[in-house]
Amino acid sequence: MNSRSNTFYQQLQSAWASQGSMLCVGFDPDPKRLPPSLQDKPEGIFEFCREIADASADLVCSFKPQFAYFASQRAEAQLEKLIRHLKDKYPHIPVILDSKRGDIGSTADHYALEAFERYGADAITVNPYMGFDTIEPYLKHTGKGVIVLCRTSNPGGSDLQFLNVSPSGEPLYLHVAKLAATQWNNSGQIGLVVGATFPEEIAKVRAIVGDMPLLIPGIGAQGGDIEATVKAGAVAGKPGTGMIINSSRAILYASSGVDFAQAARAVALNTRDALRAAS
Ligand SMILES: O=c1ccn([C@@H]2O[C@H](COP(=O)(O)O)[C@@H](O)[C@H]2O)c(=O)[nH]1
Repeated sequence: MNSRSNTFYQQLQSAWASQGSMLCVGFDPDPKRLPPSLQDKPEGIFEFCREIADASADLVCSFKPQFAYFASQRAEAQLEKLIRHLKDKYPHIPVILDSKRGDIGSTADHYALEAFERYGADAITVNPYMGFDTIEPYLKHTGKGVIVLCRTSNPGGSDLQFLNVSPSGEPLYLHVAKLAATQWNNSGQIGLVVGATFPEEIAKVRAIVGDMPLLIPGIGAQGGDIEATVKAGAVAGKPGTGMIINSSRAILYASSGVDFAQAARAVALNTRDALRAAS
């Protein structure tokens, strides 16, 4: 049975409808690119992200902190504080922790606890390379979203994801999409990552997975085409849903001056409107 009530999936449905947006603002706080006034502050990373979140919260369906940017700076406490701030102030906006975990089940149990209990995220990104038993531990956290890498936005993604894995010549990424749709999603918790840099592949994945949520990075700094992305990922008969379209650096670093949050808002607003116009 596919039970999706009061879940990440349902939070997303509400956010798509109430916010009228498929934009996800990603938090990739690079210390070298923070405004000078925040670079040496003890909680500069938190303050930078919080100000941009507060300036853009009415424009998004989701927020996506990228774990590595916090961990590399020994800023896990600031990540915890940021997610707590987001959940307290914007409980209607789901938070996706982008950490692309993937390990044997006993270790995955702990990655799941870290994401959902320590950080309080609503969803996590995971790597399917080690198979379903490494994804299952996250699914035990009822209602949490588990977003599986399928067709990533980077050029090297083709090295493995385009390999033919069946006599009919099916590439690996479509095999992952089929497994996700037919075997892994009994609880309605699964979503897929598909890059905006490859709209043709987004359309092929959408044809397999129905209305499954797609997390789509690659617009903005990576140059993905917004209109082609939105057309390719559309869910039949449901415009404005089905996609969580992420932009990080183009929004975060719109200005390095004191106006950084307002400049981030301006780019987020343009991006939200471009996504709407393409729907
Ligand atoms: O295929 C993927 C999967 C994840 N990402 C992540 O999304 C953001 C993209 O940042 P931009 O600055 O908007 O390019 C980043 O956190 C990546 O780790 C991805 O780009 N591609």
